[in-house]
Order: sequence, then C-alpha cells, then structure tokens
Amino acid sequence: MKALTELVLASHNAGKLKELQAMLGDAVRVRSVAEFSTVEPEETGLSFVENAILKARHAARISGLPALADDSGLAVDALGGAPGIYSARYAGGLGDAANNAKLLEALRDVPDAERGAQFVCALALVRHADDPLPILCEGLWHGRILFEARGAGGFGYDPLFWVPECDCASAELPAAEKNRLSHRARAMVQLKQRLGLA
Ligand SMILES: O=c1nc[nH]c2c1ncn2[C@H]1C[C@H](O)[C@@H](COP(=O)(O)OP(=O)(O)OP(=O)(O)O)O1
Ligand SMILES: [Mg+2]
Repeated sequence: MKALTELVLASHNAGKLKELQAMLGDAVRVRSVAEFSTVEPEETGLSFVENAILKARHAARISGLPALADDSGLAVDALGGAPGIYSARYAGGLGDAANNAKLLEALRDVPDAERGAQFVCALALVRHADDPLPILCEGLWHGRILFEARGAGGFGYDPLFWVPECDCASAELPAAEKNRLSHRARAMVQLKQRLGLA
C-alpha cells in the first residue's frame, strides 16, 4: 500500500485519542475526526471488529482521508464476557463513573479468584470510505477486576483493572507504561508493522 502520511483518528474519546497519538508518534500526521463532524456513528456491529470498521468508514467518508478507528471494551469472565462491545454503554450511556459503579455492583459477591477479565482492542484502518480490504489488528490485556477503584490515570475502567505484571491498577500506571502493555498497545504494534512504520 502507498505510504501513509496523514490519517484521521475516528474516535471521540479523549483518553483513547491521547494514547493512540502517543503510540503513533510522529510517523504520520494525525487529524481528529472532530475537525470534520461531532456526529458519532451508531455502533450497531456485533463484534469489536465490525464496530471499528464502521467507525473508520464513517470518518473516512466525512474527511476524505484514510481513517483509523479503535473499538475496545472490557470482557469480564464472571459476566460471560460482558460488558464487552457494550462497555461504553454499560450503565446506559451515563459515563465512566456510572459504568464502574455498575460493574462493582455486578461483581459484589464474586471472589477474587473468579474476577478475571480482559481488555480487548480492535483497530481498523481504511484507506477510503469503501475500502474493500481494511487493515485489522487486535490486542488483549489480561487482568482482574478490583473491589474498589484505585489510581487517577488513564480513563474508562482503568481504576478497576488490576494488572498482575505490575501489581497495580491500570489507572496507577504511568501513561508510557500503560502504552507499552495495554490491549491497544498490542494491537498498535501489529498495525505499525503492517504499515511499515515499525
Ligand atoms: O484502555 C482502556 N482503559 C479503560 N477503559 C477502556 C480502555 N479501552 C477501552 N475502555 C472502555 C472505555 C469504554 O467504556 C469502552 C470503549 O468503548 P468504544 O465504543 O470503543 O469507545 P468510545 O465510545 O469511548 O469512543 P469512540 O467509539 O468514539 O472511539 O471500553
Ligand atoms: Mg464508542
């Protein structure tokens, strides 16, 4: 594929945008989808990959540029993989604090050994809105759900996600450390390889 010099990041999540930008470095010029529209596409897919493709196509369509989207979420073992693709909407679209409170309540009686979970990230890059061959990369990050929030970094479910390899919550990690270990980091390593940016 033609060398990529500029792309639109198809996300309205400030935390995610910051991480994706840091991981991409200055190899490509990054534009925000908010420059073109504040209307978010409905995430109607049944998988992370489908939603990532849908968001990337939407951004490519309104910007006329190649677009990279991230669809991600938290899959909790004791909840059969919920909230999964519905992570952002888990508490009815009321935001991170409400989502975290609902998750703690759902797991109130679940013992530590059964609180396994994974963050999932699907990245989709389309060269144009109707690209028949999107570049797709996925990453997982295994951890556990804490009994109470810890740390002030990151975003979303980070204060509830225990990272065994660091012995701390994801929200307690320095940004650079999270960006080295996370589901998003793992997907991004693959994407950069595919794009010849690594
Ligand atoms: O590293 C993470 N640390 C903590 N929480 C995270 C992470 N990665 C995803 N998450 C959570 C946040 C949100 O509840 C859902 C993503 O939902 P997702 O639809 O992909 O993103 P979003 O609606 O916030 O922004 P957008 O769709 O515009 O990219 O998973
Ligand atoms: Mg979303």
